[in-house]
Amino acid sequence: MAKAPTVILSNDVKCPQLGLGTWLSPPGEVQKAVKHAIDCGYRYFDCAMLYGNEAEIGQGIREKIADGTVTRDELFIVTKLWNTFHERDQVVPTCRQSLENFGLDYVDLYLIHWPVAQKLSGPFNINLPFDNAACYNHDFVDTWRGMEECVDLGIAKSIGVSNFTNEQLQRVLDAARIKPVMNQVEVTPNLNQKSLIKYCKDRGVQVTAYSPFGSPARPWKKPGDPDVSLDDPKLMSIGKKYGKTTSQVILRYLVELGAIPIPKSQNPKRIEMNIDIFDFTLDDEDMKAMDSFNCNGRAVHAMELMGSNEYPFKK
Ligand SMILES: NC(=O)C1=CN([C@@H]2O[C@H](COP(=O)(O)OP(=O)(O)OC[C@H]3O[C@@H](n4cnc5c(N)ncnc54)[C@H](OP(=O)(O)O)[C@@H]3O)[C@@H](O)[C@H]2O)C=CC1
Ligand SMILES: O=C1CO[C@H](CO)[C@@H](O)[C@@H]1O
Repeated sequence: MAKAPTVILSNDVKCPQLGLGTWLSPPGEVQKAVKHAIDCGYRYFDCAMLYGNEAEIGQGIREKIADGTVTRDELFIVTKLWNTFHERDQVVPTCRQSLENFGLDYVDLYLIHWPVAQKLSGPFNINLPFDNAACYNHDFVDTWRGMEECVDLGIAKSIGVSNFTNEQLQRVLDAARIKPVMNQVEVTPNLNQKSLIKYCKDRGVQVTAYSPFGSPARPWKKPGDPDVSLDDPKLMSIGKKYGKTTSQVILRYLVELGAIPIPKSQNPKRIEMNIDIFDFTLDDEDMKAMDSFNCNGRAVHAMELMGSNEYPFKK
């Protein structure tokens, strides 16, 4: 299977146009998923300290480097700084901890996971990350100084943000010595983020589209949520026209919007299917049909962060 094409980020670094998500990819499965994905042409891996699986992902990556399938410089490994490590002097040690988990010397991109800082009031529980943690006021520009130190030290090739509004991103851009190259946000047909993508693009910031299928396995899913439906008749008829599945149509739509989708899968067939989207384009009529799904239907709310002044999804 062919590799995803690349885009050039504002710091001249090449970034693949599709990656593998790894949240909820469990121990015992994620290593196989990563290795299979590398065999299928994936080069971008989206990770986070929060997901609790960096060690196993790193093992899969190192095995594929050792067997000669890929070299380290062909890969684009992304991980994220969790909310409880926003103090400037915590950033470099936390990045180093992720590297130790992976067994790697550097990450290609290090992201501030949320614009909200939290303080632990008890032990950190990776499975219930918002437990024992309270939001507090902390300027993420201070956190950004620590992110810049990661680049200075060569432990992160590029730095960026996740779940930042345009205004929050602008505050970082205005203060930055080293500019953010990425904002990772939810982008789906139900939440197509056209204005955020344009705002970022105009400022040289690439958008990564998380939860491209609306995160169907999210633990907080409730009946009545505005879910993305892979069985939607409109989607199915577009898929039929191109000989593609509805999931492939969605991923292609996100690429056409200018975003980099990072679908999570631990299923070999779906891992293969999700990267097989670079041999077709959606015409104007189908792009319009895809646009018609947009309904501000967000899947990831992080309600636990609502009390913060920096909560990004205020109405
Ligand atoms: N920065 C942030 O705050 C966030 C980042 N993320 C990142 O984005 C990634 C993707 O988002 P995520 O929330 O996991 O959800 P996705 O929208 O990627 O959906 C993943 C789910 O869809 C299933 N699936 C995958 N491919 C297909 C397919 N072709 N057809 C049908 N079902 C499919 C998967 O099951 P199966 O594995 O069985 O195939 C899994 O249950 C995360 O894994 C994480 O890396 C996500 C949320 C927040
Ligand atoms: O990446 C993510 C996955 O899930 C978390 C919740 O447990 C989110 O907060 C986070 O943004």
